[in-house]
Amino acid sequence: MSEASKVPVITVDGPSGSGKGTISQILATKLGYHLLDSGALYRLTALSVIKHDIDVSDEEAVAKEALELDVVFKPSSHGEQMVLLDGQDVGVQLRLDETSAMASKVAAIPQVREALLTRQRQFRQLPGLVADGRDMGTVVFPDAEHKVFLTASPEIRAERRHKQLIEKGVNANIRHLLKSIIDRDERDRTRTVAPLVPAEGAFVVDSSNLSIDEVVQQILDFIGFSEA
Ligand SMILES: Nc1ncnc2c1ncn2[C@@H]1O[C@H](COP(=O)(O)OP(=O)(O)OP(=O)(O)O)[C@@H](O)[C@H]1O
Ligand SMILES: Nc1ccn([C@H]2C[C@H](O)[C@@H](COP(=O)(O)O)O2)c(=O)n1
Repeated sequence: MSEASKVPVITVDGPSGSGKGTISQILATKLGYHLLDSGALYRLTALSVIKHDIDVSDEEAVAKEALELDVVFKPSSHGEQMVLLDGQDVGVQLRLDETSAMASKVAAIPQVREALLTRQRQFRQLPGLVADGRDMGTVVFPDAEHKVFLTASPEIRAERRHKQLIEKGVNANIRHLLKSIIDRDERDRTRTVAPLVPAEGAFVVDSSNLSIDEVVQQILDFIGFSEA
């Protein structure tokens, strides 16, 4: 057994807006584990491609951007995670619809997924890791101790995303968001490399009618964690 494989990992996969990021953050805090937001790495690659005006059909050039990402994750003075790309805070840009659409395209390129693999596995450090994404349980950490697949209806996810963007002061149209969620789901599910599917044995949670606390509790029960 390698040193890395002794580090416990909980994978949380699922479609966009199902609550993976929110739930993973709470789980990581409760368990005292590290957190990997793998979607951020695809979004950062997308931003880098847009920023450097790279043609997304040039797969080698896109993979090079992924490999050479100059990124720093650090806590802000408000306790939230700040993301710096080439030294610039890109927290708001990361969530723009243009970035989401490009992220879905770059994520379908096999060389990009390969380029981000090592970077993702480097997050596996003691005392443990909560890894959030699409292929955490199937490809990146297939030996994870516990695997969760979180989902919710596209309509509920569009509503949640709309609320989230409005709260951040970003103008958003709910019908456009719903269409882009449906399109992205289709691309993520049907791509040939690492498609979005529940890992074998994953605990599937549909959060459409569950509060954040209820989802967290279901997962804590599944992994057998009880708060003192
Ligand atoms: N069970 C829930 N009930 C109500 N709102 C929720 C629930 N889960 C998440 N949310 C809200 O939905 C929004 C989207 O959640 P979040 O960003 O965690 O999703 P995600 O799956 O990580 O999305 P993405 O894959 O695009 O990063 C957030 O505003 C979050 O607070
Ligand atoms: N492990 C991952 C993580 C993300 N993606 C894709 C899916 C989305 O199209 C895009 C952005 O992800 P999000 O921030 O919305 O979770 O990246 C992936 O293919 N694999």
